[in-house]
Amino acid sequence: MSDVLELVDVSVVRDGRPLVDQVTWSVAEGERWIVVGPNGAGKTTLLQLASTYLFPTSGTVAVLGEKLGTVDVFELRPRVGMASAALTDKLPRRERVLDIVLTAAYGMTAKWHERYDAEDEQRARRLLDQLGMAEYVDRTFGTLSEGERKRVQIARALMTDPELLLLDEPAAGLDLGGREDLVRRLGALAADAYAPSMILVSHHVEEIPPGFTHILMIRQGQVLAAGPIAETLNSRNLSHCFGLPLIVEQQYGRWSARGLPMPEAPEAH
Ligand SMILES: Nc1ncnc2c1ncn2[C@@H]1O[C@H](COP(=O)(O)OP(=O)(O)OP(=O)(O)O)[C@@H](O)[C@H]1O
Repeated sequence: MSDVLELVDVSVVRDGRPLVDQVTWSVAEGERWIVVGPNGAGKTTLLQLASTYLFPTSGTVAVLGEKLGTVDVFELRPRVGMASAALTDKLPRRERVLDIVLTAAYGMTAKWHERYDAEDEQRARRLLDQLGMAEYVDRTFGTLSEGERKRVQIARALMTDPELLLLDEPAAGLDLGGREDLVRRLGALAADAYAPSMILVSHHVEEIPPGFTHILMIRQGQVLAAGPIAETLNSRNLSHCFGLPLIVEQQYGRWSARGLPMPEAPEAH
């Protein structure tokens, strides 16, 4: 299996401070990674490197076998799908849902626009259907709920048939039902052998979709642990990552974590 992402000794330094600190990390084709860590740990910075929108201060980053700095990123970018709150905010509220997804393809195939029109539309409709949004194709993006918008953005990210899919906190801001619905759909995507390699950033182990294979834990820009979820995600590592005692459990293919109860205060006499 070839690597879709390879970071070797990568640091990103701003104002003399490392946001990502000597990170070495490989994602092989077909793997589904979750990246967890507390606020400000450097998760989004890692995704920015993987999406070619950020270059490292030192070390090397190779995306889909191409080393950043030696390749035209505009050729590489359509091969990487990305969904994040920042990107969702940039999508026009008045645009039809179907067009929000379709326009992702036009960026790539504008030259063949007429020839691919019908095929593109079919693909956009199929992806929206896969994300449970078939009935919303004619709605305007601005009228959708937060959860519906996230699902449309994932369909849009898949439109270019990327080899690597990056999801930055896709469940943030969703209620319990919305989160569970999204986790189920991402689980179905993870199980699809034709789906791209994936990296999903989250703060919560509850958001790990079934079928995800690997986890990277990051704290203060440094990797604390990385590897297959079953071997790497445990109370010890997660407590270290978030800086407080946590108990991690797995049930029905899903993960959960909770803090240890506070020690009882001694009774007053
Ligand atoms: N351009 C910048 N200049 C200086 N500091 C930055 C810059 N961009 C990000 N940071 C800082 O880098 C650190 C890592 O940020 P990053 O967004 O990667 O963390 P994160 O793990 O995604 O956090 P969160 O979970 O809160 O989204 C943070 O402390 C942030 O304030």
